[in-house]
Amino acid sequence: MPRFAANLSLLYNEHPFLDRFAAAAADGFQGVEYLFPYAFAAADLAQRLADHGLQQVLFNAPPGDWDAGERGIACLPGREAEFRAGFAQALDYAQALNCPRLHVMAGLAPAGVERTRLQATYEANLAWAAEQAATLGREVLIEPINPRDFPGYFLTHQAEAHRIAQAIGAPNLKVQFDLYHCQIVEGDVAMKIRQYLPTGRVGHFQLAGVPQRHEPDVGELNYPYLFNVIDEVAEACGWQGWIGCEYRPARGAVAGGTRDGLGWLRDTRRA
Ligand SMILES: O=C(O)C(=O)[C@H](O)CO
Ligand SMILES: [Mg+2]
Repeated sequence: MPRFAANLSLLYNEHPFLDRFAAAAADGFQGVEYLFPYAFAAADLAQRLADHGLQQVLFNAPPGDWDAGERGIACLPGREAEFRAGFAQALDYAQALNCPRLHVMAGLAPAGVERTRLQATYEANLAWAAEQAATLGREVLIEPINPRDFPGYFLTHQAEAHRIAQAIGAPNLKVQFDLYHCQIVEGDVAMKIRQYLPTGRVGHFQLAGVPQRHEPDVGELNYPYLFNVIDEVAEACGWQGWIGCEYRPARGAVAGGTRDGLGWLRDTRRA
C-alpha cells in the first residue's frame, strides 16, 4: 500500500495550523506536506514534527506574491534574483525540517511574453535550483497544474514536465504527479502512472477527488484501482515515495470534518 501524507494546508482546517500536526498523527498519518512554512519559525515546525513522530515529506518554495494572485515565479523573466533568494530560504527550511523535496511552482504565463522566453527562464532557474538542492541531498519537483484552478499556469501536462526534467538532466529534478490535475487536463491516469513511474522521474504523487477536489472516494476517479496500479508499478521499479492527500474535505468547516471523511483511508489500510 502506498504511504499517505496529510496536506496540512487543505486538511484539518477545523484546527489552527500548528494543531494540524497532532490531528494528522492521531488519524494515523506518518508524513505531512503543506504549501508554505514561511509564516512559522522552522524550529517550531520541527518541534511539532518531532512531538508527533511525523516526517515532513514536501513543501513549496516561495511563490511570489500569493495573495496578489501569483502562483510561482520560476518562469518569469526579470524575477531571477527573487527566485534564487526564495529558493535559498526554502533550502534552509528543508534542512531544519529534514524535508527531502521542494516543489518549485512555475508561475502564470504573463500576456505578451513569448513562450520560448518563459521556457528558457524556467529551465535556467530549475537547473540552478537542482544544483543547489543536490549539494544538500534534496530534490526539486515541478508539477503540472490544471488551468481551470490556475488559469494561465505555465506547466499543465505530464509529458511537458517530463520533457523538461529530461532536458535539464539533473537526477534530483523530478515531477510531482498530481492525479487530480492529470485527470482534469488529460485523463488516462492509470496508463500515465505505468508510463512515467518506471522512468525514475516521479518524485511524489498527490490525490483528490475529481472534479470538486474533495475526498478521493467522491468523484469520477477510481482510487482503489489507481492505488493498486501504483503498488504494482512501484514494486516492479523500486519506487518508494509518498502520496500527498491534497484535497478539501467535503465537510471541511465542520468540527471533525477531516476525520469524518477519512473512511477511504481506513478502507485502503484494511484492503
Ligand atoms: O495545487 C496543487 O496541486 C499543488 O500541489 C501546489 O503545490 C500549490 O497549489
Ligand atoms: Mg498538487
